[in-house]
Amino acid sequence: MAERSWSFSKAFRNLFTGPELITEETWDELEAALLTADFGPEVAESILDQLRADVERHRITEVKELRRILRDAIEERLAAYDPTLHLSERPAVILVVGVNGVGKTTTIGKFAKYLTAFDKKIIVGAADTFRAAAVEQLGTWAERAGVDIVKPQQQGQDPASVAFQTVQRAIDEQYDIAIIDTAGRLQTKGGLMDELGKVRRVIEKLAPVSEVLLVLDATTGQNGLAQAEAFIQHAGVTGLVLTKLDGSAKGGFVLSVQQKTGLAIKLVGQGEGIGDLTGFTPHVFAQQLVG
Ligand SMILES: Nc1nc2c(ncn2[C@@H]2O[C@H](COP(=O)(O)OP(=O)(O)OP(=O)(O)O)[C@@H](O)[C@H]2O)c(=O)[nH]1
Repeated sequence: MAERSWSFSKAFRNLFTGPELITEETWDELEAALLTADFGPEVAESILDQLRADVERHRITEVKELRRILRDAIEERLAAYDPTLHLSERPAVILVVGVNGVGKTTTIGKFAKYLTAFDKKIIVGAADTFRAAAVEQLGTWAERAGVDIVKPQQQGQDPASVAFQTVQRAIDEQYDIAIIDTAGRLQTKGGLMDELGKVRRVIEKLAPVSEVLLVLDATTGQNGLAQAEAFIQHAGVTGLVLTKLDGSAKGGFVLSVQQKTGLAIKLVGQGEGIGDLTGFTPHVFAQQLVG
């Protein structure tokens, strides 16, 4: 696989191409690199403590070995969260939430395409009804992915009614999965959370909600997480989607975001193309990260 811009091979180049034996300087460089990669101070410190103990216990002297145990330590931590998507209901209803511009609509397009490869019959619902452009954009993605869409009949239609119509049609026409796009911004946070609550209640008259996926932009790191706090507190989020990892040197955010929220990353976006979405596999990710 091509080297990613966030890979350790880049962020940690000095460390892994420097002297072969571990010195005090190695630890300083490792700490700086972990912080640069946005692991966050607590996670960075805890990884360093663990590695120092391992190095001592196993009498490790080579940087090469340190790299291996670093990779294992990161994989183990990433794997503490279950990335399985729960889509066994018929239809499985997925709500996609998050602030504007993080990549919600793009993610829905990619995700719909990804699911069609498993022979799933998919419908998407444009419940971000305040912006006509958002509805159009989802329409374009639905077309690209070759899936059906329910749009509002007029601009500003109640988002809950679009969500209801989407799920109703999914039931009537035996779709496997209904994915619903929601608004990222309203006048107030309270207003937005009330709206999401209503969308959810209305859907639940017809079918349970299988997943609420919160989309986060990896390039905004810890800052983006603060912006998404209200969703985590009030929207019943069941999993995270991290987008724009291709444009980010902050691969470490992946681990810190799981630890901070207690939520698993279930999907990862690594580009603007329709094929640039994958499930989250700790082993593969740790490998990409550390090299
Ligand atoms: N490089 C890169 N760009 C992405 C990725 N995902 C989304 N984008 C880009 O991010 C921008 C915003 O994406 P949208 O899908 O419109 O975001 P949104 O959250 O739906 O935004 P609103 O419709 O305004 O609520 C677009 O230019 C996308 O092409 C990704 O994984 N990598």
